[in-house]
Amino acid sequence: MTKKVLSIQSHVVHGYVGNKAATFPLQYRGWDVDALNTVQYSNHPGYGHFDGFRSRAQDLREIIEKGLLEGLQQKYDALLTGYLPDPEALREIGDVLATLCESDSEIKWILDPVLGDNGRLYVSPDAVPAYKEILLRGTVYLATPNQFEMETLTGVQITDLATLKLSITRFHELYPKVPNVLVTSVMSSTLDQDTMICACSELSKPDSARYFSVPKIDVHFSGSGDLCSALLLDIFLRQPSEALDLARAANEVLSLVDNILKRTLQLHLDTQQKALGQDRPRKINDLRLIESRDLLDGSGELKYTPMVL
Ligand SMILES: Nc1ncnc2c1ncn2[C@@H]1O[C@H](COP(=O)(O)OP(=O)(O)O)[C@@H](O)[C@H]1O
Ligand SMILES: Cc1ncc(COP(=O)(O)O)c(C=O)c1O
Repeated sequence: MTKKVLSIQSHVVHGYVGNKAATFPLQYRGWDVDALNTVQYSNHPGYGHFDGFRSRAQDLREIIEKGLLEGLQQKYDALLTGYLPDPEALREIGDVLATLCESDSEIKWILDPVLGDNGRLYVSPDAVPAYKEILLRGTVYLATPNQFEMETLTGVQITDLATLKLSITRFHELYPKVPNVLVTSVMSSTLDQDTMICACSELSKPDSARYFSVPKIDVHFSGSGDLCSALLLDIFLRQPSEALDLARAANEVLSLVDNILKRTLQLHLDTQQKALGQDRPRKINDLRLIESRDLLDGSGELKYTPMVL
């Protein structure tokens, strides 16, 4: 049976963030994806200019409740939520999805609590309590905060491996109904400047936290977080329920993302830079997902050695 996911994220007409970063990889790997768009922008804001609009909370709610659930009687194996900039929409959608998960415990909700990055919020501060309430309700299966989001949700400033470990302990204490967490792209002046740390932990297995040191590519990519959560959904939920291993899934995802980022950089250098004689880029606006499709076949490669602290 083809598995079905409802993915609620941003849509960009041009480029690959949000649902545009998640849908193709999930479809390519065999998922039937229903994509609901929280915004529709020409491109992501990292370009410096964009046009478009946010979806209204009421419309999003009606599409899910009346259209998909009541009207079409859709059944989902998984839910994936990302950028939801309107706190009212976040609360409304949070409530609808939590109620859905409460009515069917088989549904796995993967939540990326998109709040900000690099020490600053890029959504309304009201989104913070809204995410905390969602995490407390007990319907999220896996959360994928980045460093700033983990700090915001736990109140622990992450400056080194010890405080990263503390933030994971605090996360499990504060949100004891969230079984799994993956923290992405931790960086600090006290850590090795050439790597990003990612960490994962399963609540039910004390001491299951594993830390991965991912070599940093000296370029900023947009959409890598969205790609990461989509691939984790596929790879983690594919594991047999009696042998779940989040660390293995995280390792496979980070390895695959690394391959795609490297392909993206290479293609960028081959085309833009050589043709235009530009310097090495500081940022690459769009992942080359289509040109990376062969990588998405997925060999189960595990590049990183998990660390235990
Ligand atoms: N410049 C980079 N170099 C190497 N890996 C990267 C880079 N940017 C992102 N990644 C990989 O993608 C993952 C998700 O990235 P990130 O964009 O930081 O997440 P988020 O969007 O949630 O902030 C990181 O944990 C890392 O594995
Ligand atoms: C509207 C929107 N959605 C999603 C993303 C992707 O975020 P990330 O690069 O953290 O994966 C961005 C990033 O620019 C964005 O502007």
